[in-house]
Amino acid sequence: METVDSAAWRMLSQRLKVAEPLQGLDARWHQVIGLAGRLSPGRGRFLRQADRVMAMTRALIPLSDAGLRDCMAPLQDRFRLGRDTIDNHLLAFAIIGEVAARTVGLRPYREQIAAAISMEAGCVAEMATGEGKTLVAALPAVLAGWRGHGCHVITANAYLARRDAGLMKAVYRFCGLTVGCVTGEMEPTGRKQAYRAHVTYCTNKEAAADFLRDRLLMGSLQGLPAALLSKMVRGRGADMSRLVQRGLACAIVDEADSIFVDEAVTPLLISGESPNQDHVAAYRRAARLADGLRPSMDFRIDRPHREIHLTPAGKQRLAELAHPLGGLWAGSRRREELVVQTLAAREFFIRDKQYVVDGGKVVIVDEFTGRLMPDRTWREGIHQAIEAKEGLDINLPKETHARISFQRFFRLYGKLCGMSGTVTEARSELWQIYRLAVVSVPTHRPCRRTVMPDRVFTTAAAKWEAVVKAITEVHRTGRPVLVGTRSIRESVHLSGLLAARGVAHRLLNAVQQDSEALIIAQAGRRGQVTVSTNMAGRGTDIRLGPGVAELGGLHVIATQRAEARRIDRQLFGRCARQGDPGSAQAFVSLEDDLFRRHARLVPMAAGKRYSHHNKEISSPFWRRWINTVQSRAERVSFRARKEVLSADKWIEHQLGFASHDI
Ligand SMILES: Nc1ncnc2c1ncn2[C@@H]1O[C@H](COP(=O)(O)OP(=O)(O)OP(=O)(O)O)[C@@H](O)[C@H]1O
Repeated sequence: METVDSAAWRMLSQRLKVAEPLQGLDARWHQVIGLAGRLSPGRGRFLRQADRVMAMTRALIPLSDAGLRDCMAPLQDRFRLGRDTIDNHLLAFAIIGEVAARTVGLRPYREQIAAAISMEAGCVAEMATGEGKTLVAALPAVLAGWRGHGCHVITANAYLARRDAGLMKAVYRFCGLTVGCVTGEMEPTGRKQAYRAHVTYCTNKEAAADFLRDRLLMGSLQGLPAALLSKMVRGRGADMSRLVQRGLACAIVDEADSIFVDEAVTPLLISGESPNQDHVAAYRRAARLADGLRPSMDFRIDRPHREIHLTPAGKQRLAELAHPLGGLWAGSRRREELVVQTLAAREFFIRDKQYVVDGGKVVIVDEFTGRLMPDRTWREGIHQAIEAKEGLDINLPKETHARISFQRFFRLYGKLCGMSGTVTEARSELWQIYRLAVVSVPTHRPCRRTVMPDRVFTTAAAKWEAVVKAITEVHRTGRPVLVGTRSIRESVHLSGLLAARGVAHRLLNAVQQDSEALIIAQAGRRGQVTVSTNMAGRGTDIRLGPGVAELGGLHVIATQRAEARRIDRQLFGRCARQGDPGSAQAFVSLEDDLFRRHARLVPMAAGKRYSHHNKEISSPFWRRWINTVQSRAERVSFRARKEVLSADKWIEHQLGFASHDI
């Protein structure tokens, strides 16, 4: 194992070789090339190589464990010395596949091997949900482990990091490697130990936060020349020993679309308490001032961009209301900022949707996973504005000490690859931002999922009525039903409707996380009805109970269309896994969030016209319109992500001039 010092030097040197996103004509040219080749380097080659691996595996089956280890030893040396070739990769995959069959009872399929080869080549493998990505990640991770520079397997949440590290531990151990897992509650010594393992499972947030904390520790020594000079002149080795990471050599990203795309909009910040008590009174005062403003006349709400704009009349009125207060309220900029935050907290942040109130505190709910995130706070005063809205004690706003966007963080890795069930729609973005090509890997068995056409309703009430009816009908046949809702509030609403009809069901939302594993384990049993927020959307393996496949398998109902097609596909992917039968359908109403935020005027007017008739309007026209609105929502989010990247570059550039005390 290498010393932390040498690792720290590698980390420093990596900072110097961040791939900058291309600009101007270069960027356009790359876009054209990428799109022309469908951004996909042909899966045929990887499948043919996988066939060679399968043939080699057959020759390994008769070997004893000791014989298998003997085959491994010379290969490990080649990887350690950096002399590995493509033939070595193929043989290594054959050996690791055999190890997996012996240790965890899973013999990789040809398609899993093809995905692993493509990832070793630096691509993102698109494998349908349930095709066994946990095992696939371990194959290139072993190769990276043998190289000895560390490998981070990035998972969507801490539960999956722990689960996957535990599942694959025996494979790594047989291959002579150690495995670590970093989770939120760990102390620096535990983290350091986990990062020193050959392969480390962690979430993107933990990896990026540890990187930022290390960067803060390094203080002024962030440039390689400065660090080397300082080491020679002052011997700053002691500081370096407190770093927890040992460089960003290789990352294998599971659920790549979620991590590279959905989460990329939120920059990661390291912050500390700000000492200014005046803030608390200011947020309360801003809430009172906001009460005096009239919607439309004094402020406009831009829902697609989640922005509040004060009108000239609103600014004037606010100035009049604030006039007697003096102090910070005398300055127009700060005054308007605080009131706009308060209004945004009221309009866009809804209790039991974006947050819950737990033990007198505002706790954020992750929109993509539906999980509670007690350690996170919204910034720019939004968290305090929500606390004021809820009448809770106001916590002091934090001061930002360091910041990085996930887009920039992942581009720091020496080698990056990933996998996902739903990444086709994000192909072009992955190419533009990360230079990652997507390879679509076929399913091992033919997919037997029936996706039925969306059912469209004028009002939310009509939609819920139809959802309950559909659940009851499928439930009567004995098939299990999984219903996905967008928020805790909706899940509770549907649960109430089902209870009123006497339909027994289980409820899975962020409020009762403890029983999650149990509820999911039972969701595929005969006659089971499970109502869930997005928590059931990713990484959950719902196995069918006895006799369920004969009835038609799991039926999934989505109660809204998400703001990206990928997220809908993730939920539908809970059924018909690994060749099982299953079906899925979405129920949509014109009053859904997606349309309120992203529909243009004409269809909304049509929605209004219909809205007093509680009825179903399913037709090809409305289905096409839904797709158009969803595409628009995807474009808005993509623009937001590009803005985060530019903001990040701007900050990096500006701080470059004063980088001594970041
Ligand atoms: N080679 C294999 N042979 C037999 N079973 C396998 C194999 N690979 C994976 N499985 C099984 O397939 C199921 C799904 O695996 P896993 O959860 O890794 O899939 P996934 O692709 O990550 O799913 P998701 O996209 O939902 O996260 C698990 O029960 C796993 O044990």
